[in-house]
Amino acid sequence: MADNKEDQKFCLREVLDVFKSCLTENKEVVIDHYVAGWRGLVRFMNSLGSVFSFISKDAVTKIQIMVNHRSGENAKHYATIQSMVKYELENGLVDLTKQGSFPTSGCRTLLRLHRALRWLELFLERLRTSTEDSKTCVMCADAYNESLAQYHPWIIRKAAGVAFFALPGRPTFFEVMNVGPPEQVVAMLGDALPLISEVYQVTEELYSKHNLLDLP
Ligand SMILES: CCCCCCCC/C=C\CCCCCCCC(=O)N[C@@H](COP(=O)(O)O)[C@H](O)/C=C/CCCCCCCCCCCCC
Repeated sequence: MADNKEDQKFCLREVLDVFKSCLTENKEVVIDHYVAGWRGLVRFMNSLGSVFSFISKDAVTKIQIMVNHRSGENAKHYATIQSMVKYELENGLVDLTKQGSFPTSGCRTLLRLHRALRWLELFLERLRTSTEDSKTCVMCADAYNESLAQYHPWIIRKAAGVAFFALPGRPTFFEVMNVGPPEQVVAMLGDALPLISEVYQVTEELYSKHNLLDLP
């Protein structure tokens, strides 16, 4: 039988493990793994219902842009975030101050996913420390307001807020993660979070060093 990823049962541990494998020994971030991590998360989000499809569409578009870079004629320059930044900056392939010739630059596209990774980190930390009666929609909204929201216009913030209300409660959410009983979910999040944070920090420092944190 064909190996169809869409038919496989989602397991959050496997997805977070992909993020854990993003960093090389030299602390470079491997784009293939980074993108694979996002793909897994989008699959999880899709399983939560069609109210999230406007979010997953945008994430898929950005994932696809990175996949295209990785399969184009300059693929080797897109092996890690570090090599991508060097290549695009040295060759003037990034719109630095206003949108123009390079709407699909790797630097710009990855920055959007990078900001979303901060949301993920904050959300997972809230889930990890939550109690049985904590509300996923509140945790998600708080994490969003502390991170991604500042980059989104009013209309997107409103739509995101509506979508968060459709999140299932904590018990169902933990079930869909398919990791095991709540104690195991908490332990797994405790293992995964420091590595996700490290990927975020390494990227943040790299973008900051090159003044890329506000790319239009
Ligand atoms: C147990 C925890 C598992 C959590 C699983 C979460 C799964 C999340 C999967 C994907 C997250 C979405 C990533 C969204 C990337 C957004 C990038 C972005 O900011 N795009 C905007 C700017 O792009 P440009 O216009 O500059 O090209 C774009 O305008 C955004 C449009 C869509 C709305 C984005 C709302 C983001 C909300 C993030 C929370 C997701 C909640 C999912 C809940 C499970």
